[in-house]
Amino acid sequence: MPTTLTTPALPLLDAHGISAEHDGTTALCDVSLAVVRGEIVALAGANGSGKSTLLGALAGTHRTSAGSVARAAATRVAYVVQRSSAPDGLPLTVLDAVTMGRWAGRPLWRPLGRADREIVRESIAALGLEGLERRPFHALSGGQRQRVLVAQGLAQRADVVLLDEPTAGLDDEAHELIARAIDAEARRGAGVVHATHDPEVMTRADRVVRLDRGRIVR
Ligand SMILES: Nc1ncnc2c1ncn2[C@@H]1O[C@H](COP(=O)(O)OP(=O)(O)OP(=O)(O)O)[C@@H](O)[C@H]1O
Repeated sequence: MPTTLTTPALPLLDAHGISAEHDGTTALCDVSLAVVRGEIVALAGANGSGKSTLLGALAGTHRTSAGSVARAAATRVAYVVQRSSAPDGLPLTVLDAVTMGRWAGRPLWRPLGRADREIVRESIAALGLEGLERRPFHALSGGQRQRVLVAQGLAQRADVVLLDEPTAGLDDEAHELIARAIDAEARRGAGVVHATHDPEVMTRADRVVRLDRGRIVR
Protein backbone atom coordinates (compact mmCIF):
# COMPACT_ATOMS: atom_id res chain seq x y z
CA MET A 1 0.00 0.00 0.00
CA PRO A 2 1.41 3.44 -0.81
CA THR A 3 2.43 5.61 2.15
CA THR A 4 0.38 8.80 2.45
CA LEU A 5 1.05 12.07 4.27
CA THR A 6 -1.69 11.24 6.75
CA THR A 7 0.11 8.16 8.13
CA PRO A 8 0.18 8.92 11.92
CA ALA A 9 3.89 8.03 12.31
CA LEU A 10 4.89 10.70 9.80
CA PRO A 11 5.66 14.18 11.14
CA LEU A 12 2.86 16.72 11.22
CA LEU A 13 5.47 19.39 10.51
CA ASP A 14 8.89 18.65 9.11
CA ALA A 15 11.39 21.47 8.93
CA HIS A 16 14.43 20.49 6.94
CA GLY A 17 17.62 22.55 6.77
CA ILE A 18 15.87 25.87 7.28
CA SER A 19 17.59 29.22 7.52
CA ALA A 20 15.98 32.57 8.22
CA GLU A 21 17.00 36.19 8.55
CA HIS A 22 15.89 39.40 10.18
CA ASP A 23 16.77 42.43 8.09
CA GLY A 24 19.50 40.48 6.34
CA THR A 25 21.04 39.16 9.57
CA THR A 26 21.04 35.40 10.00
CA ALA A 27 18.75 34.27 12.85
CA LEU A 28 18.48 30.56 11.96
CA CYS A 29 20.94 28.42 10.10
CA ASP A 30 20.38 24.92 8.73
CA VAL A 31 17.83 23.86 11.35
CA SER A 32 15.89 20.62 11.03
CA LEU A 33 13.05 19.68 13.36
CA ALA A 34 10.18 17.23 13.01
CA VAL A 35 6.98 17.62 15.04
CA VAL A 36 5.03 14.41 15.62
CA ARG A 37 1.69 13.65 17.25
CA GLY A 38 1.59 13.64 21.04
CA GLU A 39 5.14 14.87 21.57
CA ILE A 40 6.13 17.93 23.60
CA VAL A 41 9.29 19.63 22.38
CA ALA A 42 10.85 22.39 24.47
CA LEU A 43 12.99 24.92 22.61
CA ALA A 44 15.80 26.15 24.82
CA GLY A 45 18.62 28.63 24.26
CA ALA A 46 19.87 32.04 25.30
CA ASN A 47 18.14 35.29 24.39
CA GLY A 48 18.53 35.85 20.67
CA SER A 49 19.40 32.21 19.92
CA GLY A 50 16.53 31.94 17.41
CA LYS A 51 13.65 30.27 19.30
CA SER A 52 10.97 32.78 18.27
CA THR A 53 12.25 32.85 14.72
CA LEU A 54 12.05 29.05 14.54
CA LEU A 55 8.49 29.07 15.88
CA GLY A 56 7.56 31.72 13.32
CA ALA A 57 9.13 29.66 10.54
CA LEU A 58 7.25 26.54 11.67
CA ALA A 59 4.02 28.55 11.83
CA GLY A 60 4.66 29.97 8.37
CA THR A 61 4.63 33.58 9.56
CA HIS A 62 8.40 34.07 9.21
CA ARG A 63 9.79 33.53 5.73
CA THR A 64 12.64 31.07 5.41
CA SER A 65 15.58 31.79 3.11
CA ALA A 66 16.64 28.14 2.69
CA GLY A 67 15.30 24.68 3.38
CA SER A 68 11.68 23.62 3.61
CA VAL A 69 8.84 23.20 6.10
CA ALA A 70 6.54 20.38 5.03
CA ARG A 71 3.09 20.18 6.59
CA ALA A 72 1.16 16.89 6.49
CA ALA A 73 -2.19 17.13 4.71
CA ALA A 74 -4.94 18.91 6.67
CA THR A 75 -2.59 19.72 9.57
CA ARG A 76 -3.85 22.77 11.48
CA VAL A 77 -1.30 24.84 13.35
CA ALA A 78 -2.03 27.13 16.31
CA TYR A 79 0.62 29.74 17.12
CA VAL A 80 0.57 31.46 20.51
CA VAL A 81 2.81 34.51 20.40
CA GLN A 82 4.47 36.22 23.36
CA ARG A 83 2.11 38.65 25.04
CA SER A 84 4.43 41.53 24.13
CA SER A 85 3.54 40.79 20.49
CA ALA A 86 -0.20 41.20 21.09
CA PRO A 87 -1.42 44.80 20.59
CA ASP A 88 -2.28 46.45 23.94
CA GLY A 89 -5.44 48.12 22.70
CA LEU A 90 -7.19 45.06 21.28
CA PRO A 91 -10.90 46.02 21.34
CA LEU A 92 -11.95 42.57 22.52
CA THR A 93 -13.22 40.95 25.66
CA VAL A 94 -11.64 37.78 27.03
CA LEU A 95 -14.59 35.81 25.62
CA ASP A 96 -14.16 37.41 22.17
CA ALA A 97 -10.43 36.71 22.14
CA VAL A 98 -10.79 33.03 23.07
CA THR A 99 -13.76 32.60 20.72
CA MET A 100 -11.54 33.86 17.88
CA GLY A 101 -9.70 30.56 18.26
CA ARG A 102 -12.79 28.80 16.92
CA TRP A 103 -12.80 31.02 13.82
CA ALA A 104 -9.29 29.95 12.81
CA GLY A 105 -9.55 28.20 9.46
CA ARG A 106 -13.38 28.22 9.49
CA PRO A 107 -15.31 29.48 6.48
CA LEU A 108 -17.13 32.73 7.38
CA TRP A 109 -20.47 31.26 6.35
CA ARG A 110 -20.23 28.51 9.00
CA PRO A 111 -21.53 29.88 12.30
CA LEU A 112 -20.24 28.74 15.66
CA GLY A 113 -22.34 26.05 17.28
CA ARG A 114 -22.89 24.63 20.74
CA ALA A 115 -19.79 22.42 20.49
CA ASP A 116 -17.66 25.48 19.64
CA ARG A 117 -19.03 27.40 22.63
CA GLU A 118 -18.31 24.41 24.87
CA ILE A 119 -14.70 24.29 23.65
CA VAL A 120 -14.36 28.03 24.36
CA ARG A 121 -15.78 27.50 27.86
CA GLU A 122 -13.37 24.61 28.49
CA SER A 123 -10.40 26.63 27.24
CA ILE A 124 -11.32 29.55 29.51
CA ALA A 125 -11.67 27.18 32.46
CA ALA A 126 -8.38 25.39 31.68
CA LEU A 127 -6.54 28.70 32.05
CA GLY A 128 -8.44 29.78 35.18
CA LEU A 129 -10.11 32.73 33.43
CA GLU A 130 -13.68 32.17 34.63
CA GLY A 131 -15.25 35.39 35.82
CA LEU A 132 -13.12 37.49 33.45
CA GLU A 133 -15.07 36.65 30.27
CA ARG A 134 -16.54 40.19 29.85
CA ARG A 135 -13.32 42.00 30.81
CA PRO A 136 -11.69 43.92 27.93
CA PHE A 137 -8.31 42.52 26.90
CA HIS A 138 -6.63 45.90 27.52
CA ALA A 139 -7.87 45.87 31.13
CA LEU A 140 -6.05 42.63 31.97
CA SER A 141 -2.74 42.19 33.73
CA GLY A 142 0.21 40.88 31.72
CA GLY A 143 -0.17 37.38 33.15
CA GLN A 144 -3.92 37.35 32.46
CA ARG A 145 -3.28 38.41 28.86
CA GLN A 146 -0.79 35.61 28.47
CA ARG A 147 -3.37 33.12 29.72
CA VAL A 148 -5.97 34.48 27.27
CA LEU A 149 -3.55 34.00 24.37
CA VAL A 150 -2.89 30.41 25.46
CA ALA A 151 -6.64 29.79 25.87
CA GLN A 152 -7.18 31.06 22.32
CA GLY A 153 -4.53 28.59 21.13
CA LEU A 154 -6.19 25.71 23.02
CA ALA A 155 -9.60 26.64 21.59
CA GLN A 156 -8.29 25.97 18.09
CA ARG A 157 -7.94 22.24 18.84
CA ALA A 158 -5.06 22.32 16.38
CA ASP A 159 -2.86 19.40 15.32
CA VAL A 160 0.30 21.36 16.13
CA VAL A 161 0.48 23.94 18.91
CA LEU A 162 3.41 26.37 18.91
CA LEU A 163 3.86 28.56 21.98
CA ASP A 164 6.43 31.29 22.51
CA GLU A 165 7.48 31.40 26.18
CA PRO A 166 3.93 30.81 27.45
CA THR A 167 4.94 30.70 31.12
CA ALA A 168 7.33 33.68 31.16
CA GLY A 169 6.58 36.09 33.97
CA LEU A 170 3.63 34.12 35.35
CA ASP A 171 2.90 33.25 38.97
CA ASP A 172 3.17 29.64 40.17
CA GLU A 173 -0.53 28.91 39.75
CA ALA A 174 -0.71 30.22 36.16
CA HIS A 175 2.54 28.45 35.42
CA GLU A 176 1.03 25.13 36.54
CA LEU A 177 -2.22 25.75 34.60
CA ILE A 178 -0.25 26.30 31.41
CA ALA A 179 2.02 23.32 32.01
CA ARG A 180 -1.08 21.15 32.51
CA ALA A 181 -2.73 22.60 29.41
CA ILE A 182 0.38 21.72 27.37
CA ASP A 183 0.32 18.16 28.76
CA ALA A 184 -3.38 17.88 27.88
CA GLU A 185 -2.79 19.09 24.31
CA ALA A 186 -0.18 16.36 23.84
CA ARG A 187 -2.49 13.72 25.37
CA ARG A 188 -5.18 14.85 22.89
CA GLY A 189 -2.66 13.96 20.18
CA ALA A 190 -1.32 17.38 19.22
CA GLY A 191 2.37 17.94 18.62
CA VAL A 192 3.52 20.78 20.89
CA VAL A 193 6.60 22.98 20.52
CA HIS A 194 7.20 25.70 23.06
CA ALA A 195 10.07 28.07 23.71
CA THR A 196 11.14 28.37 27.32
CA HIS A 197 13.93 29.51 29.61
CA ASP A 198 12.51 27.56 32.54
CA PRO A 199 14.47 24.40 33.48
CA GLU A 200 11.46 22.95 35.32
CA VAL A 201 9.25 23.35 32.24
CA MET A 202 11.97 21.65 30.19
CA THR A 203 11.90 18.60 32.45
CA ARG A 204 8.21 18.10 31.57
CA ALA A 205 8.94 18.02 27.82
CA ASP A 206 9.58 14.79 25.93
CA ARG A 207 12.50 16.38 24.15
CA VAL A 208 14.58 19.51 24.60
CA VAL A 209 16.01 21.11 21.46
CA ARG A 210 18.68 23.68 22.24
CA LEU A 211 19.55 26.55 19.93
CA ASP A 212 22.78 28.50 19.96
CA ARG A 213 23.17 31.46 17.61
CA GLY A 214 20.59 30.07 15.22
CA ARG A 215 21.83 26.49 15.14
CA ILE A 216 20.68 23.37 16.95
CA VAL A 217 23.31 22.14 19.38
CA ARG A 218 23.44 18.72 21.00
N1 LIG B 1 12.37 42.16 14.57
C1 LIG B 1 13.68 41.90 14.49
N2 LIG B 1 14.49 42.69 13.77
C2 LIG B 1 15.81 42.45 13.67
N3 LIG B 1 16.42 41.40 14.27
C3 LIG B 1 15.67 40.59 15.00
C4 LIG B 1 14.25 40.80 15.14
N4 LIG B 1 13.77 39.80 15.92
C5 LIG B 1 14.82 39.03 16.25
N5 LIG B 1 15.95 39.50 15.71
C6 LIG B 1 17.29 38.89 15.83
O1 LIG B 1 17.20 37.54 15.42
C7 LIG B 1 17.95 36.69 16.28
C8 LIG B 1 17.04 35.61 16.86
O2 LIG B 1 16.04 36.24 17.65
P1 LIG B 1 14.85 35.44 18.30
O3 LIG B 1 13.84 36.46 18.75
O4 LIG B 1 14.42 34.39 17.39
O5 LIG B 1 15.57 34.77 19.56
P2 LIG B 1 14.95 34.08 20.85
O6 LIG B 1 15.79 32.86 21.11
O7 LIG B 1 13.49 33.88 20.68
O8 LIG B 1 15.23 35.15 21.99
P3 LIG B 1 14.48 35.45 23.39
O9 LIG B 1 14.84 34.32 24.32
O10 LIG B 1 15.10 36.74 23.81
O11 LIG B 1 13.00 35.56 23.12
C9 LIG B 1 18.58 37.60 17.34
O12 LIG B 1 19.90 37.88 16.94
C10 LIG B 1 17.74 38.87 17.29
O13 LIG B 1 18.52 39.98 17.61
